[in-house]
Amino acid sequence: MSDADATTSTESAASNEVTTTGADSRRRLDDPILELEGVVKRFGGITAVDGASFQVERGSITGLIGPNGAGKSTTFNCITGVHTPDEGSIVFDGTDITGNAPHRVANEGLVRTFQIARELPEMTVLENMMLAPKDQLGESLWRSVAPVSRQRVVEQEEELRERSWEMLEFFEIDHLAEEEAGNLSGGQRKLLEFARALLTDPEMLLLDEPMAGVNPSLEKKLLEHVHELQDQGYTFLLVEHDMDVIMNHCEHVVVMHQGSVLAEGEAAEIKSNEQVIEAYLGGDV
Ligand SMILES: Nc1ncnc2c1ncn2[C@@H]1O[C@H](COP(=O)(O)OP(=O)(O)OP(=O)(O)O)[C@@H](O)[C@H]1O
Repeated sequence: MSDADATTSTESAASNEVTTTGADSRRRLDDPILELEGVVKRFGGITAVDGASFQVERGSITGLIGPNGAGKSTTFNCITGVHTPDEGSIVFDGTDITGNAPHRVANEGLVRTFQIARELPEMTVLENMMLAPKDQLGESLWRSVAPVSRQRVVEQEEELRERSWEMLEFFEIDHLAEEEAGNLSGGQRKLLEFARALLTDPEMLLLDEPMAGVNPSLEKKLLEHVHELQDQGYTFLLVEHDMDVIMNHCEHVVVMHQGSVLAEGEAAEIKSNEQVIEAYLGGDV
């Protein structure tokens, strides 16, 4: 049983209310939702992440940037459980998730949008949505929480279908519900990834280059959705190479360089930070 399971808690990203009793009763709304401390990840002789420490404030849109090879993706993979850090700790919402498997991390409420490759291109958009909770929470976990009665199975499918439609409507892709996912444009796929991630009702979303390959009008729409969801209480951490997106939409920016955090602060401070400018000029961005 995880620390979170051992705690009686009622929380909702939408209301941003957290009431807890038990082991982590000291957890407060103004505590950071995510804390990385001295995270190290090595691949043979390469140290991809070299003692990265930073925090993400609850309800913020935080950008993680850095030149190519700075260690951003590896850090994301450590957070979401794809990689186990060699050193350091990762605490999400008061629970130590260091080295937890991806479905356990998702189950805690920290979800990453799926890469396009993970969608099933020959299945419809709606079918892809219906698969999302099973994928993200892990098949075995899904089975373990699945009801035994046939009636309940039918009810659960119906609830999932309803929620899938709500999400598709929110992202304005409900008219594509019966379309094969493989026929969607790059931008529409991003919206589908987003909708799928939200189906599991996470507290925080990790977005890996959400604007890559997205046309300007859809980018605007995606960003509006991000802000709308932020208003509902969701927290975002995004890796994004588009500096306009980072500078105009993130309250807090963390800059990685050579595996560790070079600087962090408000976008305006980061923009004029000489070390950051130098790191970028020295890189191939
Ligand atoms: N599985 C792996 N095996 C070996 N080396 C790896 C592996 N994954 C990443 N690296 C190396 O770790 C370093 C950091 O890579 P990472 O992909 O995390 O950087 P990044 O900041 O996300 O870069 P980019 O912006 O180009 O995606 C690089 O030198 C990369 O070659």
